[in-house]
Amino acid sequence: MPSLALSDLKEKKEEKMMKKKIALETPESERKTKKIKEPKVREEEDESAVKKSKKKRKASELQVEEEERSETSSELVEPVDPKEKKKKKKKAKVEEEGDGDEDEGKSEDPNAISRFRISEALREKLKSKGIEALFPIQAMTFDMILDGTDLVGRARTGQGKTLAFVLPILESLTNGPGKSSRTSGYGRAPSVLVLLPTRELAKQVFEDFEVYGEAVGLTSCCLYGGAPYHTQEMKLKRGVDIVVGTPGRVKDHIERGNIHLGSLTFRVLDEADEMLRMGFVDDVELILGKVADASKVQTVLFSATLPDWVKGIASRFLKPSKKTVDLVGNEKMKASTNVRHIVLPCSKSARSQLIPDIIRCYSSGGRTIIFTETKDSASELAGLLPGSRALHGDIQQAQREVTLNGFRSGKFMTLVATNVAARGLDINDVQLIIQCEPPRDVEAYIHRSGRTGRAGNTGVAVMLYDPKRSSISKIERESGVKFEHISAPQPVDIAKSAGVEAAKIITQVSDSVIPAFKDVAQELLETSGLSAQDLLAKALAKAAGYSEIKSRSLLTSMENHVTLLLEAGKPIYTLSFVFGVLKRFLPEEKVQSVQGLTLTADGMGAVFDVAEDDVETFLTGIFLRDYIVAYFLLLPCPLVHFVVILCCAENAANVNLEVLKVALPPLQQRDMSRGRFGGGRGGFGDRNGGGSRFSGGRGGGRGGFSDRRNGGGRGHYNSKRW
Ligand SMILES: Nc1ncnc2c1ncn2[C@@H]1O[C@H](COP(=O)(O)OP(=O)(O)OP(=O)(O)O)[C@@H](O)[C@H]1O
Repeated sequence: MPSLALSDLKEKKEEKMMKKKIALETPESERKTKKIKEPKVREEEDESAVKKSKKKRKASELQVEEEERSETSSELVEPVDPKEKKKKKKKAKVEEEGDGDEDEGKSEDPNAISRFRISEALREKLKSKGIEALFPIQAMTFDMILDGTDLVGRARTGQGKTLAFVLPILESLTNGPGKSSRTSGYGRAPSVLVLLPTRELAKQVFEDFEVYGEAVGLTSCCLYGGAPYHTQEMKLKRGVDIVVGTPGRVKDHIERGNIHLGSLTFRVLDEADEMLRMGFVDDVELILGKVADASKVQTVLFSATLPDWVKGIASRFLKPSKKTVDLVGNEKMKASTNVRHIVLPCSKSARSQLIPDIIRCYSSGGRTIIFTETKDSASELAGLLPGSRALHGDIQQAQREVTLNGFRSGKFMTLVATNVAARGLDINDVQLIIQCEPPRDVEAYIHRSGRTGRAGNTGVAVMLYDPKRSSISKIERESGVKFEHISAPQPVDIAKSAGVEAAKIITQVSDSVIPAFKDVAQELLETSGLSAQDLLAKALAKAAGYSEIKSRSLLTSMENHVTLLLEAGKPIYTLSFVFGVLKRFLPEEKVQSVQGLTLTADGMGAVFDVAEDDVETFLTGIFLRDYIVAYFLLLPCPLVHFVVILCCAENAANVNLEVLKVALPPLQQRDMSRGRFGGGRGGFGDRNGGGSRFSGGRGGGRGGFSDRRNGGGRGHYNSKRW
């Protein structure tokens, strides 16, 4: 669990620069057999890459078949008919050869855009955006959607689900089955309705429809709350082909009579689970129910997470003949496989000091999104982190847009957001995600961490947790992520790297400054009592912005705190036992001051933080207190005195206290769902009942650690939170 050395970070950064987008998602099962550790470099379109690509597609098809087997309802999934596919490929190849503008390597890519029924205009647009081949979810669903099938699509975050519906819908309306039912002319009613859970996401998807729709002569508009009605009304009045929006505002326009959905050809529910979780189910049902004849409308639903309850609801909106393409399926790992998933212990009070160092170590100079649980904490944290801005539901829509545009364009590099930014947002060069505490459901973890590592790029997701209060085991279990445990980056390591940078800067300073500073330098050397090297070190520190270096504990990441490990020479079952031991040796106020007391996973010890100034008191107290008490009380009786010394020595021998400097041992996890510690040995009950710190709170059962926020099943949109 080491904190990352900064030289490693540099190498990693350079390595990262070398990596390009991979063309295809690699299913976990395949990676295991092929031992592919790094994402594939896209340019590598040599023969072996083509073979890999074919294999990948096959693996994806297999997953669809697997899904089919596991379905019990009519929600059947049909694998792509290989013969049919071959025919189409052949046809595409002929067309492509006719074009003569493809090089040989690209023409062999089974997912090359030329192999799909994508019109020239769209192809050109895709190429201008650097898209030469479809991603697996796009390749697997393209024909189904174009040919009129209702579809549920699922792929991990950042795998291109948006274009998976944008492209076939545009093709259908211009060259496919949707063309005949499309209305035209001034004031035409929309043919496509796309619903999304958040305003920012609606705008983003709208922009894709606008860019690609323009290439084939289709117009779009975006309906979302917080923006003036008038502009949206004008657009609807003129007539549009595609409407993208959030359920609330779309419903408002329906009620105002601005929009008629009777002649829809397509309905899309993007991030469907979130929309329904947010409590929009009635609005969604009302909106979807506005079509004149549901049997003539094609409905598609996409998300990276599809909890079972969503699948149930989906069958109300989609035809019984619908198909499901699930590229996650039964795979254990549900979150992005391009992301390094890290957890780091940190108390709430240490967050704002720790986060800048995490950014320095893990952002590779790119953008960072920090997620908080509430709007207040997003604003508060943004206020504490220089160069960051907040984004949440209490901020005026116009300001939300300014903030997001500023972040996208690189005006500032750190965004502190609530879950409004968790879903779907696709922002270039987001290298790092920091979650200030474990989110309340696994879906939130998957989507938040998925804001990085998109389209084949890699990224890092760091989740902070307070070992005393929060649990990561539920998220680990449900997401399939095997978290990498690290300790907080140590200020001294960060200072060393800053020193290297400062040294570089100093060597670049012109020699012309030397005469002006030489005399003072000489005087300093003679009077300071320090060597030239030490003096220069101080000067470098100052140049790097340091006047002191604080220590940081491994357990709670608090500055000027140190982590201690206590072992009693026998298994420790409860925190109260540890407090009991400490109370025997130390004054009450010192015992009260310990932070983050947590048992180790092997059950043989406990770790806790104490103020740096108290370390000596703790280390010596273990032996001295009993001895001193005995000395004064029992002075008149030398024999008893001798026996007590022996006892003290025995205590000191059994209770061992040591300072942890490098790494934490594995710790027992608080399992919120079970209301107790769990861990290496199957979990030990904690009789302290969840009091925030030891304060005589023994005696069990003060509600344990059950997570009240999780208590309400699925939960609903809570405007107070984000
Ligand atoms: N075929 C492709 N080739 C290269 N890049 C692509 C391709 N398809 C999509 N992309 C890019 O991949 C990125 C992620 O796409 P998108 O936002 O649709 O992902 P997603 O699967 O919807 O993710 P999320 O689940 O987080 O919403 C976008 O920047 C998009 O432009």
